[in-house]
Formats: sequence, C-alpha cells, structure tokens
Amino acid sequence: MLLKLILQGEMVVCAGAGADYRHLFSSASNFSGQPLHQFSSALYSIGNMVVEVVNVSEFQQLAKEILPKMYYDYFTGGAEDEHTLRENLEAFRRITFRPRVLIDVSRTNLSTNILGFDMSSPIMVAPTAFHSLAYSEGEVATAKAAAATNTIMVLSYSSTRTIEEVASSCNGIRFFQLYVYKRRDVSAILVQRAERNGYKAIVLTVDTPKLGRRWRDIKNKMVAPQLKNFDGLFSTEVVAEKGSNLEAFASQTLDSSLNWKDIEWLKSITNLPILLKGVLTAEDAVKAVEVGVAGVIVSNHGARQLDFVPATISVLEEVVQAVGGRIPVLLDGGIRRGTDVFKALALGAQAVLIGRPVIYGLAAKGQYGVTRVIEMLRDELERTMSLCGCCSVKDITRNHVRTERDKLQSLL
Ligand SMILES: Cc1cc2nc3c(=O)[nH]c(=O)nc-3n(C[C@H](O)[C@H](O)[C@H](O)COP(=O)(O)O)c2cc1C
Ligand SMILES: CCCCCCC(=O)C(=O)O
Repeated sequence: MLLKLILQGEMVVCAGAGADYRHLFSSASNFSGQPLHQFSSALYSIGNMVVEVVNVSEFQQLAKEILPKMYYDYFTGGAEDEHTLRENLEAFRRITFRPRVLIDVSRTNLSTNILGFDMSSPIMVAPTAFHSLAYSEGEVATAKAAAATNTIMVLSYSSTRTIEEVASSCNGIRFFQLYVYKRRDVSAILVQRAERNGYKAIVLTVDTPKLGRRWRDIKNKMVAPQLKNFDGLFSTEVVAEKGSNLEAFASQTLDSSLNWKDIEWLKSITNLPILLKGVLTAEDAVKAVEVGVAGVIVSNHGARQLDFVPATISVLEEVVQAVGGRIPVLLDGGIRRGTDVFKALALGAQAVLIGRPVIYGLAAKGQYGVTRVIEMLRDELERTMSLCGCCSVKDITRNHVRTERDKLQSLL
C-alpha cells in the first residue's frame, strides 16, 4: 500500500518499506485519524502525519469523527436488525468478474445518458434528507459538486435548502424526489415549484408508506431540522414525547393511502417524466411499465425501510427482465466502489445512485468532499472497465460478471 503524506505542506510519497499504517485503515473501530479542515484537499492526521483519503470508506471514517453521534447514526443507520444494510454491501462482494483480455483499452469513455440527459458517468446522486446536518451549506454544496462533475443530482423532498436555493446555486441537471403527504396540496405545490425551477424529472419514492423502524434514531431521540421548503405551507415542527422525532413527523405527514391509481393524479399535476424509486419485484416493475412511468429505481431505501428485503443488486436482474428494455432501470444501495458500479451495469442497470457516500464526503469536506467521492468512484469504474476489457459503458455485458446464481446453475 502506498500512502501519500503531506508534511508541512510538502508532498512526500511513502512506500510500504517505511512505517506501515495499514492497520489504521482496516476497520471503523481502529481508525484514529483526525480530519483537517484547514486543507482544501481530503486530508487527515495520524499523529504528526497528514494522510490523503483514498476511498469512500475512509470518507466514512472522517464523517464519523466529525459528526455528532445523533447525526452520524441517522445518516449511516438502517432499519431494525440492519440485516439488509449489511447485505446491500455483502451481495456485491459475492459477485466476481469474468474479465476479457487483449482488448485495446487505451481510450475509455464513461459518459452515458438518462432520459436524454447526458452525464459524465453512470453515477448519480441519490436523494438524501437533511444535508445541512452534515455541512452548513447543505444541498447547495452537494449540487455544486454534482454540477462540477457533470452528474445528475436528485434533490430530496426533505432537503434543508429550498428547491429555489438549490436551483439558483449553479447550472446542472437535477431531478426532484417526492413524498406524497396527507396534505396533497402541499406535495402538488412542491412538484410545481420543482418544475418551474428547471428540475427535469420527478422521482416518486414508493417504499415509504410509513417510516421504517430505526433503533438508532429511537435511542438518540433523533430531531429532524425545520424544512424551509414548507415555510408558509405547514409546520414541520413535531415534538415527540419519546423515541424518534423524525418517526413522529413521518407518521403525521406521510400519506399511507398512496397507491397505483395515484400515478394518474401525479401525471395530472406535472408534465415532467416520473420515475418510481423503491421497486424490488418483477410484479411491480411490470405494473410500473403499465402505468406509464419513465423509469424505475431498484432501491430498498438504503436498507432503512423494511429489514430483510434482499440486497438491491440481487433483485436487479429480476426487474430488468420484467421491464424488458421498455424503460430505464436504475439501482441504488450499497455502492461503495467502482467495481460495484460495474457489476450493476453488467446486470442491466442503466445507471446507479449513491446515497451515504455523498453524505460522508459532504460531512468530511463539504463541496470538495462530494466532488472527490464522485471522482473516486468514477476513476475506480474506469479502471475496472479497462481491466475487464471495456472501452465504454455499452461494452459492459452480463458475461463480464458471475453471480451466486450462476455458480449454482453451473453445478446442475
Ligand atoms: C440519511 C439518508 C436519508 C435519505 N433520505 C431519503 C429521502 O429523503 N428520500 C428518498 O427517496 N430516499 C432517501 N434515502 C434513500 C436514498 O435515496 C438511497 O435509496 C440510499 O441511500 C441508497 O443506499 P446507499 O446509502 O447505500 O447508497 C435516504 C438515505 C439516507 C442514508
Ligand atoms: C416525512 C418523511 C421523512 C423522511 C426522512 C428522509 C428519509 O427518507 C430517510 O430515509 O431518512
């Protein structure tokens, strides 16, 4: 392992022959670095040394050092036993590559497009709530990083900066994620504001008729921030006597009667294309095509809703086959490496979205941290493509990966 060290402003490259700091990177429990805010690059200190962050997992360690426990737990946690949370990561590790050799990969091109919108790579920013809890500039910093990397950002309905603030902060392609509230008029107003402010699609989250049970938030008595988007529309202030304030807020506001017929209602209030986020079965994928949405996102909400649903990567093929190329299929959940992105594309996703990695970058280093997270994943994807013999994302095929199911089938 090669560590890049910056001592008193000078870059020194320290090879493995010197001191070995590998143990400091291997797990959350033994990380002992301190983030350094005075540097514009992603650095942290170990003793009197300054070390550069080289992957998403190290950004996560930095975020853990920086954030108050209540917020780190909110961002990182999952539902109930967090079985699916672990599975979202583990399922990627069970998929191996079938690389092809002797292919000219001297030029690679990662660019792609979704619903006609060009992107520098098939990596998008997933909607995640409350960015100002991670970094003061909140979603504006995230939007600037997404725009700088030519990446599509999906702004959360529960953003801490308004639809208008994000829209006016920089140019960039943005989608708007929607929760449908019991107060349908409020949801309709936000959809119309998104449309007026140049957002290009509505991402309707369909896996949250009620909020999943998140024990970390219950124990920490998680308090959700006030949301400026709703100023003048209704109060987002809720005081729960015990447990998670967020859960109390969600149970007061979310419309759990939302159903397939409501897609017509949504279509009647917007001209934007609609994507459904939270589809995990072939049956629902077929229905999504039938009701005429523009795309589906295979997602289990980062394992924060129903525990013991499968890892998203393990149901991707089922959904892709059911959709049969009629609309784009995207995936999120557990993407931490460029190799994960490649695996999702090989199994039929047109693009992936990243949730927590963005928050970790944001907490650690603001806009720069988010930019680095996106760039690191993009670089890792590019190298994976080269090493698998693929020059463009279109060259990535099902034959480039081997799943658990493939292994079982080969035994029959
Ligand atoms: C802290 C946090 C907040 C989230 N907020 C939202 C949200 O407001 N709307 C939504 O549709 N999904 C939300 N999600 C789910 C993400 O959009 C996405 O599905 C998930 O984070 C992907 O998994 P990953 O974090 O492993 O990349 C949230 C996820 C996290 C971790
Ligand atoms: C009214 C719903 C609040 C949802 C909070 C954001 C979210 O989706 C999450 O996973 O957390």
